[in-house]
Amino acid sequence: MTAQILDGKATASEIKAELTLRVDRLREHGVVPGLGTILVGDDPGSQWYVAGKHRDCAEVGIASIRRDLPATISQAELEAVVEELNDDPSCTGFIVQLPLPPHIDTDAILELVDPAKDADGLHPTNLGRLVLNLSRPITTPLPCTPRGVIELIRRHGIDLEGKHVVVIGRGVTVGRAIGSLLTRRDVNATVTLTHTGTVDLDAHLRLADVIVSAAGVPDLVTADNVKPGAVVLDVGVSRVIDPDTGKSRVAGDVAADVAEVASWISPNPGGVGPMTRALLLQNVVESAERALEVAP
Ligand SMILES: Nc1nc(=O)c2c([nH]1)NC[C@@H]1CN(c3ccc(C(=O)N[C@@H](CCC(=O)O)C(=O)O)cc3)C=[N+]21
Repeated sequence: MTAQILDGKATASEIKAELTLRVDRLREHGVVPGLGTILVGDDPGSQWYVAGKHRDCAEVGIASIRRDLPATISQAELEAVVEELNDDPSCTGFIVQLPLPPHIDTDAILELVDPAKDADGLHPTNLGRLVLNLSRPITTPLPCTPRGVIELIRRHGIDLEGKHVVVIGRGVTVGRAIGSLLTRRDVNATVTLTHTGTVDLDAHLRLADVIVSAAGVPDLVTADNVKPGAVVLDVGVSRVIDPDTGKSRVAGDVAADVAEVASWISPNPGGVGPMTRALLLQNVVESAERALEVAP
């Protein structure tokens, strides 16, 4: 068996084409969605990610509001910039690019973001509402990577109903949030959340119909610990220096030999990453649509 590919690039393009039409409709109502980004310092990786998000915005017609700030900015000055975007009507969603410098209280900054403008979908209020919302329609921003994982699976015609999903990694952006989405009544999957404290990880993985690996450990998932026919998603964001090119590249959690036993596999890069970026745009568009619904 050679696994079929969960093509994140093509699926993200589909989503961006849909969003372009939704942005056009918003513009017809005089509303231009705007993504704000707050970038502190000059880390090249963060600059690259933020530039990519603004390229994505231009592709679908979302306006860009950039706040590139010095690494020496004080807590109070940064809080003032967050409040400025909270109050800026041209900004319908924004992110504070992580990580922030060590002298900044990150939690305090993230909690200051208006939950209605939380384009990451990771604000405590929005995560709390997600935990409490088992089956009602969702009216709050959703965490981009967990939603991207589910959209990628669904748009390839795979049904998650009753499937056993084993998640590796308990980080906020994926592991701690994805179970709340997968166990909603309209998804109805069963979830096991594994992590560095899990005893005999392989025994859990071998039971999985679907594996979502967000551990950041290169080649953690191999053909030996995957049930034949499983669906495997690689969300690992580790990077290594490629010995041949000397350049930094993604080193995914999933080893190449898994393609021989899995039924579907998401490549990395080219799988969940582009989906994360597309769902960020979707949060911005949905926030603008919700604001319009309540607008007089
Ligand atoms: N407030 C905040 N929100 C974020 O969403 C956020 C953040 N801070 N800080 C940094 C991480 C990183 N992140 C990625 C998104 C897409 C790709 C992505 O599209 N990667 C490409 C590969 C890119 C490459 O080749 O290096 C892919 O997977 O195909 C990667 C990483 C979002 N982040």
